[in-house]
Amino acid sequence: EFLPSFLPRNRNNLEEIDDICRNVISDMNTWGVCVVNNFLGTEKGISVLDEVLNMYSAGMFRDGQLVSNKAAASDLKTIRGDQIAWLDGKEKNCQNIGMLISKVDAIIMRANKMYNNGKMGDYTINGRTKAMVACYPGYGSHYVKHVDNPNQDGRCITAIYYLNRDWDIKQNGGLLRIFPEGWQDQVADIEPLFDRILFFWSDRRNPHEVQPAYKTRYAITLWYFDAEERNEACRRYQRDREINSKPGNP
Ligand SMILES: Cn1c(O)c(C(=O)NCC(=O)O)c(=O)c2ccccc21
Ligand SMILES: [Mn+2]
Repeated sequence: EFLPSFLPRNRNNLEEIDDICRNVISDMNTWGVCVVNNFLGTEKGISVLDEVLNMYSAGMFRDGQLVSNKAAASDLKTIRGDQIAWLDGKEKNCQNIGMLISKVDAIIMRANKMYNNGKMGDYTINGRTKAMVACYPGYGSHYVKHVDNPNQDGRCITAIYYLNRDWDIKQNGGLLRIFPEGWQDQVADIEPLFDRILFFWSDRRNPHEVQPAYKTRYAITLWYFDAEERNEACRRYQRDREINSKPGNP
């Protein structure tokens, strides 16, 4: 069973970043999953949460993309229920979210350098998506078991920062259950606790689900790109567009 790594707080920034990097590298290479608690510290964590709550009350969240559009619209509402907003972190009233993003970037880019001269796992990370701020409104909203990147779209690492204070998993649900490939029937159960950050490989190695949440559940997700896989995905996408736009193709 991998243990959430706890880090003493009294370090200067760079030392702290290095410590977290060593944790991330060793856990990602051993388990493919890494949990770091007390990532920002309570005060900074609360400043990020406050910005997310302000965004929410400003109505900036949209219903999450639908996983499958086969079922009738009404059913889908029950399947997902998550609401999302995309941020680059430079928006006004989001400077603390921006600070969080910069710290995660610093760790990923430093881990990239520290490990095997510029390769994290077998990846060379050269970019990321915007930040996806997600809210599960409670009432049993959940996310069906899925793989973030099943078909080489370029995303190699998923980073999720949780914002839920006083979260009681028994009462509130919302557990993230990962079914890591090769762990036999073992699972990784991650509680979405305040100021906790989670990293895991985004591909088929880590199918995961969000179990029904019965209290509002917030998280901020970043996906990091592997340069090669991303470039190939963009080429493939461009090729498909050209093929599909040729005359004779509907
Ligand atoms: C809202 N939400 C998600 O919560 C997760 C996800 O895996 N979350 C894990 C978690 O919150 O612990 C997703 O992977 C996801 C992907 C596309 C759109 C929305 C999405
Ligand atoms: Mn996911």
